[in-house]
Amino acid sequence: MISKWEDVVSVEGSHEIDVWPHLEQLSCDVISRTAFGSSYEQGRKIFELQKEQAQHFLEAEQSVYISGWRFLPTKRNRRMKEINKDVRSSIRGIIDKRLKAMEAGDADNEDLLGIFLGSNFKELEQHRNKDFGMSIEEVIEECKLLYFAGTENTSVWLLWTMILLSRVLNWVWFTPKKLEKLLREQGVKGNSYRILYGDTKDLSAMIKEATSKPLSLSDDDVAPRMMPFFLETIKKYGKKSFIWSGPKPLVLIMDPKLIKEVLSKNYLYQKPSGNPLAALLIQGLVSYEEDKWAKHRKITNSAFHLEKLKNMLPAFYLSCSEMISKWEDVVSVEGSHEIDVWPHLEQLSCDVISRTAFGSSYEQGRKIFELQKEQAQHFLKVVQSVYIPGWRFLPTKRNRRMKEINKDVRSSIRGIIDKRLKAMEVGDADNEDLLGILLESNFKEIEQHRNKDFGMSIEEVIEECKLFYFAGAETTSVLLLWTLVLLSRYQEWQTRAREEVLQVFGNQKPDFDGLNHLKVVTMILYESLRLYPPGITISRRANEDIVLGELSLPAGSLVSLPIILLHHDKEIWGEDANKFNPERFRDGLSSATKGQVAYFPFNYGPRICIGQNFAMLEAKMALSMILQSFSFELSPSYAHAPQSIVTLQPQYGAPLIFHKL
Ligand code: HEM
Repeated sequence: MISKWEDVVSVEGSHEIDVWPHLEQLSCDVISRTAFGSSYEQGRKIFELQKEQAQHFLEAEQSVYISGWRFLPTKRNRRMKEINKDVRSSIRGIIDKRLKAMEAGDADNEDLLGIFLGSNFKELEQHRNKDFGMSIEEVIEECKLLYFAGTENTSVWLLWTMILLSRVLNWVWFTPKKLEKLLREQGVKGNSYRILYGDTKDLSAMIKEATSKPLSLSDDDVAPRMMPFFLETIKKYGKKSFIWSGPKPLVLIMDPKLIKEVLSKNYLYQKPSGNPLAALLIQGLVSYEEDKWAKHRKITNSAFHLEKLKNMLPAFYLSCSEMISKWEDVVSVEGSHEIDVWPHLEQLSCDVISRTAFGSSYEQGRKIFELQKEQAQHFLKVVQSVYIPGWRFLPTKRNRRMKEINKDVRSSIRGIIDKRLKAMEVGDADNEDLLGILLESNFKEIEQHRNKDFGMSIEEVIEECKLFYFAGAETTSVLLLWTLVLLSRYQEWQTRAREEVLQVFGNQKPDFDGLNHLKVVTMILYESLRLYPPGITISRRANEDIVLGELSLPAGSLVSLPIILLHHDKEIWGEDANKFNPERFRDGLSSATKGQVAYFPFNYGPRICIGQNFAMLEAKMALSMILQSFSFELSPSYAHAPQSIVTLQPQYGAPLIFHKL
């Protein structure tokens, strides 16, 4: 077979071959040779006949079964019987020849038929009884079976093995090399491809090294700690570069114009498909594309309108009060006290989501959050290990726990929803929370179009509720965390912020209008999000062949928009890019960025964070209430060590010293 292939391939160095007939021929030849030794030419003919027989059989199977039909002298029935006769007589011919040769001691019995007959004779001899051996008829049937089971199965198996192998080879070698060539031809530079792992080993080693010790306290140049490999790549190859995320090149996009283009065309640049286990952690709006995304975005949008957020303010206030009163308890004893604010802020934003999402059921909501947090930890362990397709179906301890958590979270949310739906039916529901608004706006969509397809199923509502926890809790807690750390270091800004808060609210409860008019606090939050964006990067996958600036990329190409690198880029922000200077936002966002998409902590374009106003309002409320009650500074035990675990978290917590005002 291979010499035939060599003949055609060697002419031009490569050649297309439909391997299927060759593989069929190969396994037929192998069976003919190994079964019938020197009679293999005759064996081949048997194979041809058996193949035809299989086709007739298949056709007969596909038609309606009528009992007794096989006895009718139809064309097919006659041909099948004829083939059966021919095959049997051919095999019988081979066997007779072999038996004669055996009698004359002239047989080479190394083939299957010889071994078969030999062992049959032994059985008969040993038991001196014909019943212990096979009749010649039975030997013939076994030989027929060898063809049927041995040829077709082997060639199918070989074919799939070849297809699988070529897919694996394409995935780990040919496609990456093709893409590498394409990128280099367009002047995009990067390391040479290393099989399967690409740059991933270097990338994780560099992050490990960078996060092995804390930064100096005054260092806000955190990008080299978070994305050392990306920076190294840019240093080595310039901004027009790529890195290997395993066998896939990730093209860096650092030009604000191109970032704008990628983020504006959300049907063209979609989310890269990740580990399927991620679906246990997050689905909902953030993971959908195209029509499904548009439908969910429309329904969910209504829950985040400013006037709806206004109604959520009491929930924000209640959660902040609970946290602050705990702090007051410990601080008031001696007038000052060290508190690691990280767990408190995590609890705060979880409470806020529980209250605003589920209203009176917020205690139940809290339990959901605990489970979601555990789920996120399992998920992180999964993504840190090499991805093996199908692994998620194995009943490993972690897989079982992840499925169990998913079941528990879903059934808890379903319980809350069922209760709410019943209350809505009897007109007894307070629908000011996210769940209520979501359900109402869902019903409206369905009613308006008189079609269920325009709304969401209960399963989908459950996914959106799960997503609120994931997208809304940790992100807002890290925003507050880095803001408190920065204000501890930059006391003059803490004083300015407090002055503003006291001027607007005095010691009263912060209200909606007042929060929306806080200028210094907003500038501080923007600057904190610039230096410490909760999500450090966004990546997208081209849904079709694309032209992006000077680049032409095939469908499936990955682009990386490294938020944190753009937020610290001196070409955009000037020489003080790595310094905390909220003043740069004095005249608003577009003035600070000169209208460029170089600042996008909440993303940009149609898929901009749906909860950004929610998060900013919560952060302003919490910050105002903290500033009204305390002054704070870094504890001597504070170590400045941001690390990216989905969000930009403090590696060693954030112990601050609080003084009662
Ligand atoms: C400081 C706080 C927050 C930050 C920095 C933040 C950041 C982001 C970013 C960068 C994205 C885009 C992700 C991507 O497309 O790859 C996003 C999307 C999203 N965020 Fe936020 N987020 C925050 C708070 C919240 C809150 C409080 C909620 C809800 C309660 C929320 C809900 C969502 C949802 C549902 C999406 C998906 C939107 C879509 O795909 O259409 N986020 N967020």
